[in-house]
Amino acid sequence: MTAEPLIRAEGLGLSLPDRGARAGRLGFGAPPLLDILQDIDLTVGAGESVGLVGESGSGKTSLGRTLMRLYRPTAGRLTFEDRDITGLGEGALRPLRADMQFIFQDPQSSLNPRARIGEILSQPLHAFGRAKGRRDAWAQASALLERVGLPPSFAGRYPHELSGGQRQRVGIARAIALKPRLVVADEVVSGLDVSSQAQILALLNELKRDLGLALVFISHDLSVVRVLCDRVVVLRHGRIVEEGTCEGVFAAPGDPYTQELLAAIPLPEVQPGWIFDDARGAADQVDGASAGGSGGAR
Ligand SMILES: Nc1ncnc2c1ncn2[C@@H]1O[C@H](COP(=O)(O)OP(=O)(O)OP(=O)(O)O)[C@@H](O)[C@H]1O
Repeated sequence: MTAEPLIRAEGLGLSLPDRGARAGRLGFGAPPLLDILQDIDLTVGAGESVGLVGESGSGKTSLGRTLMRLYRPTAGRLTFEDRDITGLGEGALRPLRADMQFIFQDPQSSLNPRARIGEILSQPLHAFGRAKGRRDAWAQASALLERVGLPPSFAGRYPHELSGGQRQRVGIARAIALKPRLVVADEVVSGLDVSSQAQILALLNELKRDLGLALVFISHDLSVVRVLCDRVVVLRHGRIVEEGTCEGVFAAPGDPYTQELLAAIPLPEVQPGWIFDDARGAADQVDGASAGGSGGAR
């Protein structure tokens, strides 16, 4: 890693109450704790993209949420730009929240169905004092829509009026509204068809490059990580079993578990070349948007 460290986890651990034990418990007392993450050492540099991979239940989402301090670590240390944020309370974290954004797998459930897209995008701008009134927020929302390859007129629409790929673009627009330094994207292309997947990956790649974002990209799909990320971190049972550049790990996986994961990759549906497409141009063609741009999905 050559970039300035943006977020750094050292010996990070997370234990959470066992949900199953809590549900089935008859007696009193606290439910037993489960070790979800253990001994995580991970640094993500400014502008760097790191893929978190591993099978279901390996701890990818928990690690993403802990890096964003949506969970408080129960062991180790977490620093953001050299500031220790391990134990900060919500009040102290609030100014940092603008710098760290999460993109969810399912934009359908993360976008308020009763709000117009313009209102959804205006909300964080108002909450963080980044808009001079409603008109300015709406103008910024329209610009954000264009930035992610959607027509500004979509500001007046409701989430259910958009396709899955278009909703995910709105999720991305909301995540970049506050010009964050770090974005954690959790399985953001999982529910999409292959051409929408390729376009969303191309858009993320373009935003990463243009905005200098650090990206933590969570995916169970190694072929997707391979096209988007600089580095890959392999999780198993809440521990890192392998880490390295995508090039190095994919060419010569050192850990037997990584070898197994790689052997299980189907023939790639997302081609590495797709990432170099003009993301907005590609959006015009498949999402039915008409925001301008001249590229095309292959
Ligand atoms: N809030 C919670 N309370 C208790 N246990 C949890 C909680 N969240 C996750 N877990 C457990 O932690 C482990 C890791 O879950 P996590 O969702 O982080 O894995 P994942 O790799 O993201 O899985 P998937 O790919 O299925 O989303 C699982 O065993 C899960 O049941």
